[in-house]
Amino acid sequence: MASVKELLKKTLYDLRKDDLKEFQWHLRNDYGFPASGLEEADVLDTVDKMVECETQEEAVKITVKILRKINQNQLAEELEKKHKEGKGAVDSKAVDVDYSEFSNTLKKLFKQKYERILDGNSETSRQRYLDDIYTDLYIVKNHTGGVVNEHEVRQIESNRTSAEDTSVMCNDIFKVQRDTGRQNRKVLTLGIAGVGKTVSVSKFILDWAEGKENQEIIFIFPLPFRQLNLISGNRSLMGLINKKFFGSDKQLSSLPKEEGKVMFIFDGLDEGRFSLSFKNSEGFTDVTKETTVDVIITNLIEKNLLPSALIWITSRPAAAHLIPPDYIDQVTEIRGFNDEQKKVYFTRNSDPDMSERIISHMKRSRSLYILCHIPVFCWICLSVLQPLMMIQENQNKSPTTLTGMYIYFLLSQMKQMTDKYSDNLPQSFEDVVLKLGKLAFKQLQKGNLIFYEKDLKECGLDERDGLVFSGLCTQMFQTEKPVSGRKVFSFVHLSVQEFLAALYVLFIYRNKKTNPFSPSLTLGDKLIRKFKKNSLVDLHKIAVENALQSENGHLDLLLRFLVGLSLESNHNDLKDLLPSLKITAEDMGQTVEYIKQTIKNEESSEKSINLFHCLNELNDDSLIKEIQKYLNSEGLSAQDLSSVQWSALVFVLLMSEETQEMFEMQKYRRSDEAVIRLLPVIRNTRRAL
Ligand SMILES: Nc1ncnc2c1ncn2[C@@H]1O[C@H](COP(=O)(O)OP(=O)(O)OP(=O)(O)O)[C@@H](O)[C@H]1O
Repeated sequence: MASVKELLKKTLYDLRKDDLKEFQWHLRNDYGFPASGLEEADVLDTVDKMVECETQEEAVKITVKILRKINQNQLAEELEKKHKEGKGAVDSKAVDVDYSEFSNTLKKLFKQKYERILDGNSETSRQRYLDDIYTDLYIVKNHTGGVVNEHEVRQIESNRTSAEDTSVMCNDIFKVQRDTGRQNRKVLTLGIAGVGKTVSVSKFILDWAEGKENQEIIFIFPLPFRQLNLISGNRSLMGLINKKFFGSDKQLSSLPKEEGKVMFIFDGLDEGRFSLSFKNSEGFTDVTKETTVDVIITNLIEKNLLPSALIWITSRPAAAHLIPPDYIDQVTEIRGFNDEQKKVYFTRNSDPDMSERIISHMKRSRSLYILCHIPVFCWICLSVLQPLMMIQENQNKSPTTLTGMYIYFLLSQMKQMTDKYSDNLPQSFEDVVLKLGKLAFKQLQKGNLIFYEKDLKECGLDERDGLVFSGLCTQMFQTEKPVSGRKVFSFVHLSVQEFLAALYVLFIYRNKKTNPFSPSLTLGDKLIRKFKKNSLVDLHKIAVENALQSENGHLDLLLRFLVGLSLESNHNDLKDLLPSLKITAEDMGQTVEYIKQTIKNEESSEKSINLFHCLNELNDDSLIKEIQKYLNSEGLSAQDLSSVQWSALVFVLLMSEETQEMFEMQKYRRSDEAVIRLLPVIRNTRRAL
């Protein structure tokens, strides 16, 4: 049970500086506390003073009253509730339970479990010591929360350090915060796919289990959504914990009620396949009573169940809205690696010379270098570039576009598979890749990132194929070990799903000359198609239209890969997968023209930026050159820029190194339009002049 002093301290830490001042003012004026002891008093001094002057019971009552007076009703209620609970425990003569044996058992279990991780995320990829590969990530405190209506990769490309970010170390998230003096109890950590959420959680747990950090916590219970999905039927919280973490011979019978002693970590909210209903929550408080998993989770988050627990939820940004912001004390965001951390990552995972060569290669293509913010992308680059660069004559073959990088990644997987299994293959690599491509495309259209066996079956992959494939082509596909018989599948990274989906679209086009984007054609459409086969440029047009129509940009990267794959130099590398795919220079010329024209007509610079990336994949920089020339001309700030020029300006600036340091806003235009248009740039500039 928390002491009264402890309770008061925790409560007052939740007050802002001004509120604390007002609180002290009421102590002096309404309750006659001596002014001398409260001048310049911080939270600890204030609590000491109160308990010195009043009985503990009275100190709580006074605090509750003043909190109500200054409109801190929720804090007042929480304090009252916790104080009552504490008293209840004493009244019922509850003896202090010694949890050390269970805590040590858990630490021992986690030391083994989290000491090594699957580097690169797949079931059969290499197990590495977490401490050997772990590189610090750039994590910031971020209050914005909410839904992010932008494609994840595009987001990282425009999501660089800004002057207002306050960074935080992963192990410090639940400690008293230096800037606010508050302690977070419920934290939501956001981050795009592959940015290191699960690795951060693992590192937090390992450091705790090894006795290095956060030792005031007695129990940490990691309950990833991916595993919670698989639990059917009713469970009690205690039942769930005992089943998952302790053997049947010795069961934990209660949990510590003291503030901050138990922590639940819910990793991967975006993967949750059940709905969390906060509005209709029933106020479920009994840790031994059985109910459904979603009720347990919502009531833990709402603080009905075990209100003293610390809660850490991680999620990709698109699912953040599933938890109402009122229930979260602090949102943090993992931004991935900053430039220094990228360097550390490559050096730790190769040698200094190789790391230098890889980084200088990546820097030649700004887009790729920026994407190295994402650790899993660093890992993909490393697995592609390291073997290539070891051989002198391959140096110039190293890919410089996103599509090129993923093609090499796919080819490296194929080589690994054939080397390993040679004649023992149940079906060809090409067959499996195309079936997976179908799965990737169908699920991407529905916005699904994890799949079950029935989803595999629909695409002609039976469960065995999936597992065999995950065993063969390890880094592409991962399976979660079954907890209750059901298996879950996902691609190692969302971008891999998007790449395979693009490959499938091109495959369907080559075989059937149809466009897989529009499943329900009208009769008229069908008749037209019968007499006129789609050309490649038609396919590209439809893909562009679909991507532009998407509100959250979920088809942007697919489009980028699709046009990239259509380039002759790229599809030549995939002859086995796409034989007799004939694409002429004329076809590609038409596509380039179409994209340029669309950029010219597109009002939104955010949307146009992806189209500029498409031109980049096609090695066409004519539009950019034209606009750069224009921007370099004198007297620019006096002239009106057209829509396309604004978009190009934003693209060029986003892609330029200097922009990160300083963006000379006045050089372009001092007008409202300029501010709106250049917002993505300004947002990412450390100093907007
Ligand atoms: N801090 C890190 N140091 C070194 N490698 C890392 C780090 N974080 C992530 N990685 C690499 O990236 C891979 C993916 O990371 P992780 O599984 O944590 O991503 P995630 O954010 O949980 O993604 P998702 O949303 O897809 O679950 C890891 O398997 C590892 O190879």
